[in-house]
Amino acid sequence: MNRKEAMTKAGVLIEALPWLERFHGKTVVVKYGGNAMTDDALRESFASDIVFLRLAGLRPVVVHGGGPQINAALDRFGIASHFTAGLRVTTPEAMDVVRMVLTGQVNREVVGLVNAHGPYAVGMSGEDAHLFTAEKLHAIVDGEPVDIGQVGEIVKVDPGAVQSLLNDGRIPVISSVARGVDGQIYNVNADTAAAALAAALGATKLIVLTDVEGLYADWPNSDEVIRSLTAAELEELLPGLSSGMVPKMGACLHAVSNGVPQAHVLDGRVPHSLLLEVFTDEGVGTMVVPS
Ligand SMILES: Nc1ncnc2c1ncn2[C@@H]1O[C@H](COP(=O)(O)OP(=O)(O)O)[C@@H](O)[C@H]1O
Ligand SMILES: CC(=O)N[C@@H](CCC(=O)OP(=O)(O)O)C(=O)O
Repeated sequence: MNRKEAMTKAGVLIEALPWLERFHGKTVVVKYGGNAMTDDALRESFASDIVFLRLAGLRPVVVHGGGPQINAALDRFGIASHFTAGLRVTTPEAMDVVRMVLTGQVNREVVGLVNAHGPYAVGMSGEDAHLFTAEKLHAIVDGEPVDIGQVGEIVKVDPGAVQSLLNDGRIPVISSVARGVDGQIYNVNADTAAAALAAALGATKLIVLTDVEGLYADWPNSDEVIRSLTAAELEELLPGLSSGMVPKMGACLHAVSNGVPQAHVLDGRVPHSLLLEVFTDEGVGTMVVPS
């Protein structure tokens, strides 16, 4: 290595020191979106970033989605996919597929990728140990409630099992299926589930990985990304947002309004964006902070 290269590398390493100091022992909830997990190399770099966070002394928790994977499975069963206000219209037969894909397929894949590095990941469904308790949620369209089937709103989080795993040095990997008090199971948007868990755990950060650079100021007309905004500013923008950004930004708002100091939306298509966000001075993507 020549002197210039050495200085650059040393600069990167030492820039991480204040962030290592600040986040040591802190819990970070990472939402891994289905759209950010379609490429093999990216899936592996995501898993190594999560293990990096753990070995750097943080307590990462993964909540994963799997929307595109559910769409593909429904398609194979000849069931059409419909979304209302960014949420899947979930019939009882679609719910069986959602549970099978999220808990039986995607969860196992994420656990396997992390565990290629060592005995860290333990997979859970939100149904396990009363982690997520949900009630039926109606979507709101033009101010009116619309029935979207077995879609749930989390009304209670019991993070005990997740805390036990963290205290044991494990990396909990969680699917967003919830148990209802009425004996049903519910399909919960994974961004919403991650935010509820971040608040319940008293997490230091919620990080949402997706397939865009962050929140675009004027989507789809411009690719200018909003770097940082307060909860109050986000509350004003929320009614004008569309598709998947509705639950995503709603989740960030919920997190920062319930004790999480920072929520971030990052581009999961950029390798190691998670490390850049946590360990560099500039950060990346969109950051939401309390007002
Ligand atoms: N203002 C906006 N800024 C960025 N993306 C937006 C915006 N409004 C809508 N979108 C759409 O939301 C999508 C992200 O949501 P979603 O597909 O649910 O992602 P994920 O699977 O990662 O949860 C983007 O790919 C984009 O098409
Ligand atoms: C109610 C609802 O919409 N649930 C989502 C759960 C998965 C998810 O959120 O996946 P992404 O993060 O990949 O979008 C769904 O059925 O697609």
